[in-house]
Parts: sequence; C-alpha cells; structure tokens
Amino acid sequence: MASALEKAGILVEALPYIKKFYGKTVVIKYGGHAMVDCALKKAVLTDVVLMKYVGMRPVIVHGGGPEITAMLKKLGIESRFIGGLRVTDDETMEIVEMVLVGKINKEIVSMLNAFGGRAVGLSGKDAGLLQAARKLGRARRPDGTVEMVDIGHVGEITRVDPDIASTLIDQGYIPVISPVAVGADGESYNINADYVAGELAVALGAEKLVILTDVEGILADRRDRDSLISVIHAPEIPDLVARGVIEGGMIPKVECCTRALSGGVGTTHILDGRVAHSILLEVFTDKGIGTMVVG
Ligand SMILES: Nc1ncnc2c1ncn2[C@@H]1O[C@H](COP(=O)(O)OP(=O)(O)O)[C@@H](O)[C@H]1O
Ligand SMILES: CC(=O)N[C@@H](CCC(=O)OP(=O)(O)O)C(=O)O
Repeated sequence: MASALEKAGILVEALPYIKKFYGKTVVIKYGGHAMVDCALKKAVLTDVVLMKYVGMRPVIVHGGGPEITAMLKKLGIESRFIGGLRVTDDETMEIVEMVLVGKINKEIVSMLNAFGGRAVGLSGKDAGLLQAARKLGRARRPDGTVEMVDIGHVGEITRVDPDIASTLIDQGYIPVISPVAVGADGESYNINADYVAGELAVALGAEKLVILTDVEGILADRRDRDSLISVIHAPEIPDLVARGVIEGGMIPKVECCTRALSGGVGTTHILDGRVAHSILLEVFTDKGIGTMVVG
C-alpha cells in the first residue's frame, strides 16, 4: 500500500500533465480486451471521467468487432474479413448497427453516467457527423498479388462534420461515438473504428489520440513481448508494413495515427488495454507506456 506521502507524490507528479492538457481534446479509441473484461471496462471509463473532471475534453470512439462476430454467430451468420475489414452485406449491416449503436454504445454511455460523467451516445449518422462512400477490400491472391474487391457496406470516410460533437463537448458532455456512417445516397456504412478515431481526432483538433488494444503496443517481433517499440516515427511505418512486421489489425491503427499526425494531432499512442488504468498512466505520469507514434 502506498503511504500518504507516496500518494501525495503521485498527485503532484500529475500536476504538469493536468496543466498541459487542461482544456485539450483527447480522442480515445476504446476496443479490444478492455471492452469485454468487466473490471478493465470500469477502469477505462473511470479514467475517462477523471480526465473530464480535471478539465480535459475526452471523446470516445468505440469498436466492438468481437461482439458483432458473436452476435452474427448466434444468428448462424459466418463472419468474413478481407484485408482486416468485415465483409458487410445488407443483413450483416443491420446486425452491425444493432450491436454497435443499440448495445455497445448505450452500455458505455450508461457506465460513464453511473461514474459521474455526462455522456451522450452518437453514431456517425447523427447530424451528419460522418459521411462515407463505399470502400473496396484488398484481397490477397495466392500468388501474393492484390485484387480490389466489393465488400458490401464498408465505408471510407469522405467528410466529417464535427459540429454536433464539439457542441456537446463545449456543453460539458462526453461524446461516445459508434463507427457507423451514412452515404450521400442515404446508405449505411460500417467503418473500422480506428479510422473513425483518426479522422475525428483531426476534425476536432485533438491534442492526443489514444488507441487501446490487446497487445503491449507495436512489437518489433510479435512472438517477443519484450520487443516493444516505445517510440516510432511515422516515416518508418511503411517499411515495417511492407516487411510484414506490422500486419493485420495493427495496420489500421498505425494508419490512423499517421493520418492524425499529418492532420495536426499532437501525439498518438497505441496502449495495452489489458493493463488497468493504462490511459491514466500514459496521460498523467512521467512513465509513458505502450507505443508513441510521432511525426
Ligand atoms: N507488430 C505488431 N505488434 C503488435 N501487434 C501486432 C503487430 N502486427 C500485428 N499485430 C496484431 O494486431 C492486433 C491488434 O489489432 P486488433 O486485433 O484489430 O485489435 P482491436 O480489437 O483492439 O482493434 C494484435 O493483437 C496483433 O495480433
Ligand atoms: C469494416 C469493419 O471491419 N468494421 C468493424 C467495426 C467495429 C470495429 O472496428 O471494432 P474493433 O475496433 O473492435 O475491431 C467490424 O465490423 O468489426
């Protein structure tokens, strides 16, 4: 147990960070293990409420891929991914929206409110927050070449109108956003939540983008948990992707960090959502954790 003096020391250590981030927007991509484990869920959402109470402007973009897969399985529908994106036919789109907007979003909102935050759930469809167009999937042929194929209602963000989110933030609310968008044609689109977090961070002029996931951060060797890369420069990323060091679900994360940095976001981080209070450790202590992606 920490002594009273140690506890005071921890609070004092946080002071420069509280000052630095006071009034600043921080976009948090919430997904992975931290979303299914009940204790971790509480830890993450408590951190977000604390950030709010010390004067930061947190915004949550949530994922929910595993829950969508589980629901589809219950309904006897098999999940298929091409280039890391879910092949989304009409029926799947309906389930995606039900799970993300109807279930996960509302659960996060209720918990934040129970912890003393004032959270409001939105999907990208609300007030034109996210507009999208059909995105093709990158299918790898057996000979290694890539073919672009139709993957249904999967969207690429074409326009962000952050007004509804910034109005809510200005009024003291915590926006919680589902990665579902609308097309110019009125069609619904399913978007990888990492891309939504990156684009929103840019549109909201965020100071920080924090992506929670199921690993320590970017590993130089995925089989070696000690090979964490603490700081990586965006220009180093394409080579790591080409060499297969970064692959699968880590690709949208690094792409979204790179996009955010080029759009003016101060710092971007990929953190281990399995570590309780990893957001607090990153934001309020001298000991940065996970991988920081810098420009
Ligand atoms: N270089 C790498 N370092 C760490 N993880 C990597 C790397 N390359 C690929 N990955 C994979 O990316 C996964 C994280 O992406 P994903 O499963 O989509 O996360 P989430 O569900 O949090 O969005 C890791 O669990 C890991 O399997
Ligand atoms: C197009 C696409 O793949 N969309 C994702 C949206 C949810 C998501 O991104 O969830 P995670 O962050 O938990 O992976 C999906 O359907 O799974």
